[in-house]
Amino acid sequence: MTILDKIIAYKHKEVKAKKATFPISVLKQSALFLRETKSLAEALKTSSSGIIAEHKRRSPSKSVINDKVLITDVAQGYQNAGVSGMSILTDTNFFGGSLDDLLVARNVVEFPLLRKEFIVDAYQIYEAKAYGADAILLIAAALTESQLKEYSAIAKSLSLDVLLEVHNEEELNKSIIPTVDMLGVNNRNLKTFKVSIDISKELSSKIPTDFVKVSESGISSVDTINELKQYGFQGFLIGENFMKTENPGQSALKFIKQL
Ligand SMILES: O=P(O)(O)OC[C@@H](O)[C@@H](O)c1c[nH]c2ccccc12
Repeated sequence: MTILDKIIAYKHKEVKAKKATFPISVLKQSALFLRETKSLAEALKTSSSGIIAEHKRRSPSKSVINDKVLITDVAQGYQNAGVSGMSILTDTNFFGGSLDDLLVARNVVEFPLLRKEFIVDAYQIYEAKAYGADAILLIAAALTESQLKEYSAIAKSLSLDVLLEVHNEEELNKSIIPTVDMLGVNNRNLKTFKVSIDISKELSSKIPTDFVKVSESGISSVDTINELKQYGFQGFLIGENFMKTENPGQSALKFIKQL
């Protein structure tokens, strides 16, 4: 069993329990459910930095990254740094995050927030909206083509943008879906944790131009970003490089100043 299989199996259980306590009808009563969202895809197309900075306390590949910083400080720091959007890990069991992190960040910043989660059920998309997200992540390795179509359509019906993550050509082929806004190439193999920016370069020419291209994971230098821009990437998802420092916002600011 790969770590991805383990996470997915756990998520099914988690969602089942949550559905019993907070059905979708309850989620829809959240004031945030009516909130007008901000498009992450538009922000990437128009803003200069293109950086989607992530809040990630720990991960299965690195264990603890940072368990000292406060989500409010990180979110405000990223805002001050001029990021285009922020990704917030809401998984607790494997990444040490929570939906509360999303909610708290929503209260302090205005820019687009991506709910970073292993979505295995439409329920989690309603949850994303109820907790203040502007965009959701779908992972091609974890879902069938029909699920990708169904979930991205639900997200669009709730005015949430969709970032669909792929890691190889086979996954990309089932991901060319009109209700998807951004195609993300994960440079990290979720099964082996191996990271290589070459995956982004290889897949870039195969991504149709109507999608915003995002390169995810393992990015730690401005040179890499400049290189990826030549391959048509407009979004760059960076977690660890900022989160492993004492002051992620300050680190993002320094980084973005060099772009
Ligand atoms: O910390 P990094 O190497 O900069 O990576 C950030 C982000 O891309 C990574 O956390 C990520 C990409 N896809 C995911 C799917 C689930 C959980 C996490 C991820």
